[in-house]
Amino acid sequence: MGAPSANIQQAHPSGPSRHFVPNSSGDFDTSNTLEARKYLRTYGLTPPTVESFETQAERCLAILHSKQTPIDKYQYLTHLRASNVHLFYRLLADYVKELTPLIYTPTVGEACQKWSHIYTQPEGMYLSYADKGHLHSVIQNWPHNVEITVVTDGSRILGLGDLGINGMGIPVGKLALYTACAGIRPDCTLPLMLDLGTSNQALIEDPLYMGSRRPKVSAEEEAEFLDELMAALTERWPGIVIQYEDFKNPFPSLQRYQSTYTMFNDDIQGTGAVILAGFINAVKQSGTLAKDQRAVFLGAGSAGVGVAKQLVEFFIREGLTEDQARRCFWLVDSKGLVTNDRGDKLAEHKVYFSRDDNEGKQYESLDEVVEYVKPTILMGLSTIGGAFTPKILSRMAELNDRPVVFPLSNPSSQSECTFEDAIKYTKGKCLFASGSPFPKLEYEGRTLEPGQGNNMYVFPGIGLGAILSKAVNVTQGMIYASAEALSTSLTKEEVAQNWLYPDVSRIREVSVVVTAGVIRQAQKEGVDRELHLRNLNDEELDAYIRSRMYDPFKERDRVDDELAQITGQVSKL
Ligand SMILES: NC(=O)C1=CN([C@@H]2O[C@H](COP(=O)(O)OP(=O)(O)OC[C@H]3O[C@@H](n4cnc5c(N)ncnc54)[C@H](OP(=O)(O)O)[C@@H]3O)[C@@H](O)[C@H]2O)C=CC1
Ligand SMILES: CC(=O)C(=O)O
Ligand SMILES: [Mg+2]
Repeated sequence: MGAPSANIQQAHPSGPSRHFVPNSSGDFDTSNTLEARKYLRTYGLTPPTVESFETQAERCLAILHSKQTPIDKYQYLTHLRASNVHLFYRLLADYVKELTPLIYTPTVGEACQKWSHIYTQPEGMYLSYADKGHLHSVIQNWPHNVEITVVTDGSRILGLGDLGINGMGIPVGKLALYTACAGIRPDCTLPLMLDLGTSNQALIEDPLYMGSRRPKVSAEEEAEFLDELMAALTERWPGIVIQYEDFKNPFPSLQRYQSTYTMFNDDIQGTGAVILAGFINAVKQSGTLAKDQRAVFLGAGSAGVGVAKQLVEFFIREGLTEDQARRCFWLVDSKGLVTNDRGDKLAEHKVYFSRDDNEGKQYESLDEVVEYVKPTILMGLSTIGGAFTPKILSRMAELNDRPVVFPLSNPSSQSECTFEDAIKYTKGKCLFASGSPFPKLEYEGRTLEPGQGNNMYVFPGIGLGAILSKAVNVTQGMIYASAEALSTSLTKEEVAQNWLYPDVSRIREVSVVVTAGVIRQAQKEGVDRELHLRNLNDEELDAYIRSRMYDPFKERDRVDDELAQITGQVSKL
């Protein structure tokens, strides 16, 4: 089947109605004044009362709380975003800690598993392998200017495997966080799903599956498709920032595009940065030195290797040679400890960390590796829920005063251990962060708050920093700068409570700090094109970033302002 996109454009020259386009409209916001409604020609189309934000929030929360399951809540929030985008983001701003688990991990995982069964409305763009050769014209169908896109082929959605086009929930969720956390206008974001087939036979056989029922294209075919895609995206929207997400093997495209386009891979680089930030704070608290660390990683995929490489860079900055730094890591994959003489051909991304000092002995289970290495740090990026058993956690506490235990796999069902187990079996000693949120815990008269080591702390700031500085590339230096900025963003109170990450409720503030760090590094490396930002001192840069952030609470004023300009009144903005 060929791609008929060019013909579609000709058949419908006016494009879709603006009210039915994703992310487009706050026109039916019940907080709009009567004058604004008349101006927007929506007068009479909503109930007559002009509502305060508080009243709107009260109703939304009542509806939300009446929903029984997380997926019902997810669907309600999806509907809210589609019908009143600014209200959705106002609610998210005020209740970020409560709502993030519903629009992001863990609930988004279940939403992706059920996507083709619960689908109700368009929320992004789908590009199929059959569209190859026509991507440029299909992309013209997107009705808005785009500053940032999150793109996936659905082949490794969280720790849930290949979900094909059902993975669309991930770009949608990540971009909602771009707007909520970094204030990128919702209509400037593009969730992008590549429909390149799937290796998931159950999906192919599911009558409701909405993607192509074909096996996954080959790596070479995917690379050609991506070449065309990258050119088409940047031709339509020069300066667009492109975030790669949840690809099964993302290393080749990162290598191929990182110095030619403004792009980064969130699973390799974003995760590396966020864990580095938490790790910097964990090392401070444990009172140990970089040279004394022995890190066991369960999982040697994109996230595992991305995090380990980022920590190597930190260890080098702390005074180790590269070889000394590399040797602080023992990576474990589905076959056991990654070694040179294991007898299988190692994937290219594992070679850097492959051990040559195992004296011919192989270690298959995590228990064996822990006994062999006696680690100070245990990281989980394996997708294997419960892999950090009570025995392993207890052993970590025997070996260390303050063991670092980070079960980072998502969603919660795949987490290598719960916060409760980590605290219980290390007797409250561990420094903990998980990929998905866990509830706080009462332990021996103290309230313990788990850290959330999730790339959501950095990708919004990396993206906004790249957009505002008009960076030609997202450099490794900019990624490192995002980690350093995040590690310094904790308040005195958060530091005093031994937190590794700032409170999620402050994430918009934190994103300003991360954005500033990213922009300054872009300037240092000369990859920025918005040169006037170089003349701003730190305070001015901070104010500039804030002034460029979408604020859903000011959207009503925007309409009033447009109206005021027309009627010659004084601007409210
Ligand atoms: N907290 C956060 O911010 C982030 C969390 N993640 C999470 O990390 C997890 C991994 O993601 P990613 O690295 O991209 O996925 P990959 O598929 O690239 O890597 C998974 C790794 O886990 C290994 N693995 C699988 N089964 C086992 C097993 N039984 N024992 C030991 N190792 C095993 C795989 O081994 P093999 O190589 O042999 O197949 C592979 O090395 C996901 O759950 C994801 O949600 C990812 C990004 C960010
Ligand atoms: C958080 C994230 O990016 C992941 O789990 O893949
Ligand atoms: Mg991801």
